[in-house]
Amino acid sequence: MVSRNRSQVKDHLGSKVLNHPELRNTKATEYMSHEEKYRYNLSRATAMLKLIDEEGMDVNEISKVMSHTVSGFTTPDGNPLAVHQVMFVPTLMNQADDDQVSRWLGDVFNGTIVGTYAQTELSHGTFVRGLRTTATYDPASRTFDLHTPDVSAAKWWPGGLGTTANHAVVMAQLYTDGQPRGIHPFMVAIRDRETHRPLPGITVGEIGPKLGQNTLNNGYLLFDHVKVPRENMLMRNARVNEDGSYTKPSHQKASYGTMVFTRVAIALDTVDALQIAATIAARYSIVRRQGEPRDDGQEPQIIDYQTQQLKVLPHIAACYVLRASTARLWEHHTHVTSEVRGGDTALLPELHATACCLKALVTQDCSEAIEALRLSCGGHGYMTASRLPALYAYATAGATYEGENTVLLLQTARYLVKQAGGSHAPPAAGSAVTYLSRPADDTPFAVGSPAAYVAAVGRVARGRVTEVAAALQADRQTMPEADAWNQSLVQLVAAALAHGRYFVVREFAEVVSQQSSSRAIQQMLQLLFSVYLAHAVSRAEGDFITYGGLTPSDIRLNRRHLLRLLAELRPHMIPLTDAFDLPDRLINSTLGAWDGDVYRRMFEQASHSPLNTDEVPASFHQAMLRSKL
Ligand SMILES: CCCCCCCCCC/C=C\C/C=C/C(=O)SCCNC(=O)CCNC(=O)[C@H](O)C(C)(C)COP(=O)(O)OP(=O)(O)OC[C@H]1O[C@@H](n2cnc3c(N)ncnc32)[C@H](O)[C@@H]1OP(=O)(O)O
Ligand SMILES: Cc1cc2nc3c(=O)[nH]c(=O)nc-3n(C[C@H](O)[C@H](O)[C@H](O)COP(=O)(O)OP(=O)(O)OC[C@H]3O[C@@H](n4cnc5c(N)ncnc54)[C@H](O)[C@@H]3O)c2cc1C
Repeated sequence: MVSRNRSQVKDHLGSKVLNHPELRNTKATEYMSHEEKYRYNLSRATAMLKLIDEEGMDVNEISKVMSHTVSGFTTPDGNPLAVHQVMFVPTLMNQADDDQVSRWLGDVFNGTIVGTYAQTELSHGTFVRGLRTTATYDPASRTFDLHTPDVSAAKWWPGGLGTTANHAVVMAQLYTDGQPRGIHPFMVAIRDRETHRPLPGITVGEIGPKLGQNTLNNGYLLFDHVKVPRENMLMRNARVNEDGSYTKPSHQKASYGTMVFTRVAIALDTVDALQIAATIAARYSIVRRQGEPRDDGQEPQIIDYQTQQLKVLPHIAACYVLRASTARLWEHHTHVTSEVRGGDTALLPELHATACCLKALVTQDCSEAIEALRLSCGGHGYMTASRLPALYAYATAGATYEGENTVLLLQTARYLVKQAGGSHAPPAAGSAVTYLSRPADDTPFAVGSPAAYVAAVGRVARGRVTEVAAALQADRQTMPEADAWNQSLVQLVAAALAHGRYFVVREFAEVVSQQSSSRAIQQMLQLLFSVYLAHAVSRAEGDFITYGGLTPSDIRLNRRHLLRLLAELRPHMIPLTDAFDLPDRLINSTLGAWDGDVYRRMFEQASHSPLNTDEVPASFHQAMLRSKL
C-alpha cells in the first residue's frame, strides 16, 4: 500500500471501519456483563486486526490507525488487543534479532501468536530496575529458568494478559555466569496455542474492574520455574551466548525502547480523545439554552456566558496546538529509531527526555481539559451516554500507564539539570534544550504579540530549570545525592513541565509561520495560538511574574486579553470542531451529534435501561416489598 499521512489513513480506515460488515453495527455495552463486554470488544478487535491485515499496512500505519478516534468506535470499552498491537509487535520488531523476527513474525501476523508486554509487577511498576521476576541461564540445558519468587513479584497489569494473549514479552532480571545483568526481554509462551490452556508452571488470569477501559483485559502472571529456550531472549541488543557469556547492548537502556515508542503514541493519541470531548462540549454549548430570556425572548445559549467560553474554548485551541507538537514528536521518534537501529544512539537521551515530558504534559492537560468539558455540560455530561466519562477514563489512564507522570517529568528534569549544569554531552543541532546554554530571550512582553508570549514561556522554562539546577547543586554539597534530589522534587517537576510547555509553543509557532496556503487559515491559527498562550499565562501567573518578566499590570492585561480573544473565537467554535472531521458514529454521544438533537437522543438512550422494560420491575417485589414486611 502507498504510504499515507495520518489524516488520510484515519479517513480511509475510518470509512472502511464504519462500513465493515462485522463492525458497522454497534451495540450499547453499558448494560452488558463484564464477560459479554469482553466478548463484544474482543470480537470487534479481532475484526479490526483482520481488516488491518487485509489492507496490508505496515507497523507504522497500524499504530496510526489505532487512534482513539477509530478504536473508541471499534472497542468502546478498551481494546484487548491494544497491547499486542502497540507494544508486543513493536517490541519483536525492534528488540528481536533478524532470526527471531523471521521465526515469530509469520505466526504473529497470521494470528497464531497473540501477545502482551509483561513488565509491571504487583510491588514494582515505576522502578523498573527493582523488578523481581528472574531469568537464570543454565548453559547445560541452554535454557532460562523463569521464576516468580513470591506473590509481590507477580506480573500485574499487562493489557490482554487476562484471557486473550498466548505469549508475552516478559521483562525479567537476567542472571548468567552467576552475575545479575539487569532487565532483559524474553519471549514466553504462556498458553497452549490450540487449547488456550495455561502452560505448565504458569498461573495467569484477569485482575478485575477498573475506573474505565474494562476490556483492556489487564492480567496477572506467575512463573514456577518455567524453562524457556536460550533463543527466546530477545537478542537484537544484549546477547547471552550458549556458554552463558554475556554481550552488553550498545545503549544501557536499549531494552526500554518500547516504552519510549508507546509514550510517543500515547501523547499523540490522547489529543484524539480531547478532540472528541471538545466537539461534544462545543455542540452541546450551542444547543443548550438556559437562563433569563434576552431581548429576543429566547433563553441564552450557554456558550454566550463568559464562564462557559473559558471552560470550552481554550481546550479547542489546545487540540490544535497539542496535535502539532505530538505529531512532530512522532516524526522525530521515527527518525531517532532508525538512527539507533544503525548503531547511533546519540539522539536517544533527548528523545527519551522529550517523550517523557510530552506524554506527561499532554495526558495531564487532556485529562484536566476533558473533565472541564464534562463539567461544562452540566448534569448531562455526567451520563455515560454523553461519552465524556469514558473519554476522561481513557485520558487519565494515560497519566499513569507507560510511566507515571511525576516519575516521567523527573526523568526530563534529570536531563535538563544536567544540560543546565553542562554535565551532559552538548545538545545536537536542532536540540530542544539549546536555549538553556544561551542568554535569555529578552523580547519585551506585549499583550497581543505571540512572539512576546513565546519568549516569556521560554524565560519561565529557563528560569525554572536554572533555579532548580542551582538549588540541587548547592544541596549536593551538604547532603547525600538522594536527599538533595528529594529536596527539589516539586521544583524539578515544575521545571520539566515548563520546558514541555516551551517545546509545545515553539513547535506551534513554527506551524503558524510555515502555513502559507491561505491567509484565512493563517489568521485562524494565529487566533488559536493567541488563545492558547493567553490561557497558559493565566494558568501560571505566578511563574510568569517570577521568571517570565511579566508585571502585575501585564497579568491584569492578559486576563482581559484572554476574555476578548475568547469572544473573538466563539463564532468559529463550530467550524473549528467540525474541522476535526469526526462522524457522529465515531463521536457516539447523545450531546455531541452534528444535528444537535440532544433531548430526543437522551430519551432514546433511556429506553435501553433494563429497568424500563416492565412498568414495575421484578426487583420492586423482590427487594422493596419484602423489606417492608
Ligand atoms: C497513535 C497510536 C495509538 C496508540 C494508542 C495508545 C494506547 C495504548 C493502549 C495500551 C494501554 C496501556 C499500555 C501500558 C503499558 C505499560 O504501562 S508498560 C509499563 C510501563 N512502565 C513504565 O513506564 C515504567 C516507568 N519507569 C521507567 O521507565 C524507569 O524505571 C525509569 C526511566 C524511571 C528509571 O529507570 P532506571 O533503569 O532505574 O534508570 P537509571 O538506572 O536511574 O538510569 C537513568 C538513566 O537512564 C536514562 N534512561 C532511562 N530510560 C531511558 C530510555 N527509555 N531511553 C534512553 N535513556 C533512558 C536516563 O535518561 C538516565 O540517563 P543519565 O544519562 O544517567 O542521566
Ligand atoms: C490501565 C493500565 C494499563 C496498564 N498496562 C500495562 C501493560 O500493558 N504492561 C505493563 O507492564 N504495565 C502496565 N500498566 C502498569 C503501569 O505501567 C504502572 O502502573 C505505571 O508505570 C505506574 O507504576 P506504579 O503502579 O508502580 O506506580 P507507583 O510508582 O507506585 O506510583 C505511586 C506514587 O508514587 C510516586 N512515585 C513512585 N516513584 C517515585 C519516584 N522515584 N519519585 C517520586 N515519586 C515517585 C508516583 O509519582 C505516584 O504518585 C498498566 C497500568 C494501567 C493503569
